[in-house]
Amino acid sequence: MRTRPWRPIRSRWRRHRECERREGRSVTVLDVQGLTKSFGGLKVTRGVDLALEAGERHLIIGPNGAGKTTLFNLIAGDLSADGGSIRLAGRDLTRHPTAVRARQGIARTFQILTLFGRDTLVHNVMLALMGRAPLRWRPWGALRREQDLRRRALRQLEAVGLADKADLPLEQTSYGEKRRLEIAMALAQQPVLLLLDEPFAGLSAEERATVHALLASVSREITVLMIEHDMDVALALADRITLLHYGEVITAGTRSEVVDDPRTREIYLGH
Ligand SMILES: Nc1ncnc2c1ncn2[C@@H]1O[C@H](COP(=O)(O)OP(=O)(O)OP(=O)(O)O)[C@@H](O)[C@H]1O
Repeated sequence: MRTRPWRPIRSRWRRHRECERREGRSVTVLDVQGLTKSFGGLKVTRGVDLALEAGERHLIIGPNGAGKTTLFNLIAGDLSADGGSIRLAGRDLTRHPTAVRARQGIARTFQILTLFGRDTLVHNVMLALMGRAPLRWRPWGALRREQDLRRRALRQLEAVGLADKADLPLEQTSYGEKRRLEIAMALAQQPVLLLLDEPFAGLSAEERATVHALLASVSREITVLMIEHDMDVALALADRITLLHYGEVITAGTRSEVVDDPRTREIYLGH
């Protein structure tokens, strides 16, 4: 397996997408086909197909244990698939590790917060930026490079309404602020595809509204795949929805197609 494949997708991808758009064609960003995964004898992902078009907001729903997080782990590369394929902007990433997929444009936030508690907000974002373009030891350029990183990190914090807290240690911020920071860190990587795992979990009504506004403002340059149980907030963001149950896609389509499907009511909405 090649561990350092190709140049990142982003620039080539953006040019290609512009071309297709001009010609009125839709462009598939994420193309998952026949994906399978088992843990021992338990089949958790059973031949999942999923296609996301450029700029789409796609919501994954399903009861507990349906295989939603496993599907995210397979797409991000935290788990390797037993079968099937995962293509990002036409490029096959199925057998590549997480770091390569991240370089190619897949960013994710986690259900459990994954930040550095003693560090400041701005440093956390700088680390995310460095993950994209590691700092090399060049004494003459290091300071300028650090200042540039800080400037870019501050811009990200401003975009999520946290600029005034930039130099506070993370442990002095609220849960909702940490969630916004996590989103800022994922956005700092300028992803092609952003995976959001339950971005509203554990938030108060007020924090939910803030995160909702933030996600609604994410550029359509970025395609978003989201797992969320809170249907009130998630439905307002989603263009299309996929319902998973026991690792299988039960139905997929536009918001109304899936919500009105009797199987969704029976399996998920419970009425
Ligand atoms: N590493 C693992 N080893 C064994 N079984 C696992 C592993 N990860 C997940 N599972 C099992 O796979 C099934 C699907 O889990 P998954 O977390 O993907 O579901 P989910 O739809 O995200 O659920 P929830 O909504 O509760 O987060 C569950 O039965 C879970 O116990």
